[in-house]
Amino acid sequence: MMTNSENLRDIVCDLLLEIEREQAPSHVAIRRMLEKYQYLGSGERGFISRLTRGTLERRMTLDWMIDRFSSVRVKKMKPVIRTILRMSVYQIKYMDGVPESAVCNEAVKLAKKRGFKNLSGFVNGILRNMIRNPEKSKLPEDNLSIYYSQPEWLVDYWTECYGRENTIKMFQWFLEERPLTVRLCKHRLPPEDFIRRMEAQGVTAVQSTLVQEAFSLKGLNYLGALMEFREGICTVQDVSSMLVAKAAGVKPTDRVIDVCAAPGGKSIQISELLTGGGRIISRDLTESKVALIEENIQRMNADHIQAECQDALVYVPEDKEMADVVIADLPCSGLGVIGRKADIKYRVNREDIATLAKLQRDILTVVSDYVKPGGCLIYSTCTVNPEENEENVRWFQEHFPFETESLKKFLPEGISSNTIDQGYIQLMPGEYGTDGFFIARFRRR
Ligand SMILES: C[S@@+](CC[C@H](N)C(=O)[O-])C[C@H]1O[C@@H](n2cnc3c(N)ncnc32)[C@H](O)[C@@H]1O
Repeated sequence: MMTNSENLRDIVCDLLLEIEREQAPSHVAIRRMLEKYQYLGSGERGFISRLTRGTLERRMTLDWMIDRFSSVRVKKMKPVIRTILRMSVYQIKYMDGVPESAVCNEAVKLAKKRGFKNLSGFVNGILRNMIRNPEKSKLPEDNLSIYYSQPEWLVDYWTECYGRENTIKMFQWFLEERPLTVRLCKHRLPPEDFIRRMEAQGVTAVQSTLVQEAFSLKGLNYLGALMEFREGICTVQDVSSMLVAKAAGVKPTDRVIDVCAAPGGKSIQISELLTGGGRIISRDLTESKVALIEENIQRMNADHIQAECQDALVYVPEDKEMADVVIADLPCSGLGVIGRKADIKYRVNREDIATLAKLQRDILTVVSDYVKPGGCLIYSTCTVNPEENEENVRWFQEHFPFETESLKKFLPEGISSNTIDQGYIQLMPGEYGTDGFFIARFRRR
C-alpha cells in the first residue's frame, strides 16, 4: 500500500506535471487522483490535495522565491526539477507540521528517483539556503503579482477597472481556504434531515444565509463517499451559480432552453421548478459535454429535462420565439473562479478577453431569437471584467429588441447593488462569500 510520505509526494509531483502539461484542468486532475487513491486515509488525501492546490495556486510566488536562490531561472529548469522545487518550497513556507529538513530529504530522494541524481545536490542547495536565509525570500508587498501569485496583466487590468483596494480584496479571497458548497434538492430531503445526516458522517453542513438550499460542508473528506451526493440528494454548486435560476424566475409551466448547459448545474436546478408541465432543453457543444449533463440528470434523478448536442452559434429555426426563458451561461474567461480553479490564471491572458466577449456576442445574437415576445433571457458569466459583462449588456440592448429588467424581486434580499434595478449584477469574488459572477436579465419586447 502506498502510504508513506515519499510516495505521497510522488503522487503530487505526477499531478503537478500533468497539470503543467495541460493534460487536464487542475480540479479534474485532482478529483481523478483522489478517486484513484480512495483507500488512503483522510489525512493523506488531504495532504495530496492541499500540496497540489497550494503549489499551483502560489506558483508565481514560489518561482520568485526559487529564483532568489538559484543560478538557473525556474523557467529554464527541467520540468521535474522545478516541480520538485516548487512543491518543496510550498511545504517549507506555507505548511505547518512538515519539518523543513524532511522536506529537503524527500526532495532529494524524489529527484534521484526520477533520474536526476546529478541535480539532487542542486535541489538540496537551493532548499537548504532558503531555510537558512528567510529574509532573502521575504515577499515584496508592493508587488501584487508576486505577493498574491497573480499574473501582471490581471493586476494591472483589475486595478484599472476596480481600484487597488478591491483588487487586493479579491486576490486575498482567492487564497483563502474555503469549504465546498452544495445545493440540496429540497424535495428529496428537508434541510434539517440533511444537516443531521451530515453530522452523523462527521461533516458540518452550514446553511447559506442567502440561498436556503445552499450548504457549505466542513470536515468533508471525499465527496464521492457521501451517499447523499451519489444519490443526487445534493450536488456541488456555488451560491453564485444558484442565483442564475433565481434570476430566471421560471414558472412551473415554462419552456426553457439552456444553450451552454454542461455539466448541467443550473439546468437541473431549473428543472426542479418545472412541475406544471414545463420543460428545459439543455444543450452543449460536444457529445462528451452532453454526456456530463446526462450523467448528472441520472444521478440527480431529474425530470422535465432533456440534454442535446447543439452548437449555440448555429441557429435552430424550429426554436424561433419558442422559449419563455433562455439561459445563456456562456463560455468566459472565468476570472471569478480563480480561487477554485487556479490554472485559469496561467491559461487566460488579456487578449482572450476581447475574443471571448466577441464569442459571447455571437452566441447572444443567435440564441436571443429563441425567446418569445415577453419572454426573458438570462446572460451570465463566472468572470469579473466590464468587457465580457457590462459592456456586452449595453451592446445587446442597443442591437436587439430587449430591455433589462430589475433583478430586485428575484435575488435574495441579502444581496444589494446599485445595478440590481438596472437588471444586472457583478458579484465580486468574496463579496458575499461566493465566487465572482455576473448575471443580467433581459425581457423581450
Ligand atoms: C460556463 S460553462 C456552462 C456551465 C453550466 N451552465 C452549468 O451551470 O453547469 C460554458 C459551457 O459552454 C459550452 N460551450 C462553449 N462553446 C459552445 C458553443 N458554441 N455551443 C454550445 N456550448 C458551448 C462549454 O462546453 C461549457 O460547457
